[in-house]
Amino acid sequence: CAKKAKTPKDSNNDLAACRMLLSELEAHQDAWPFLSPVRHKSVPGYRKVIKKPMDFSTIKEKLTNNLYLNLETFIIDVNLVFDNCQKFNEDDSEIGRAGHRMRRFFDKRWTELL
Ligand SMILES: Cn1cc(C(=O)NCCN2CCCC2)ccc1=O
Repeated sequence: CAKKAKTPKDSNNDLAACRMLLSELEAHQDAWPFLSPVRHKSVPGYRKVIKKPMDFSTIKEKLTNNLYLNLETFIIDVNLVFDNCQKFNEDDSEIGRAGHRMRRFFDKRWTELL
């Protein structure tokens, strides 16, 4: 089908949707490992293994500084948080399980937006 033209209004709606989604992620009980950047000084190996660190506070900063063009670029960064988590943590670990639960929650919420 023909692509719907993106109007400035659409991108404003995208921005509001990103802010809504992010605040829901931050409020989730399993968000605690992802709220701020991983302190690589206290997490051995993190800086070597994870090439592109990302966390919810960094995403919030980028949102505030208008660095997300649209919902898609925002979703890419959110998925980076969860992909990093899966790469560094065992599935059967506190943080690993929190990551899977948060990803499931996020996937459900943004698809409800479509
Ligand atoms: C996403 N992720 C997070 C950590 C971590 O240790 N986060 C700090 C958690 N603390 C709990 C109370 C204050 C902060 C380690 C590896 C990892 O992949």
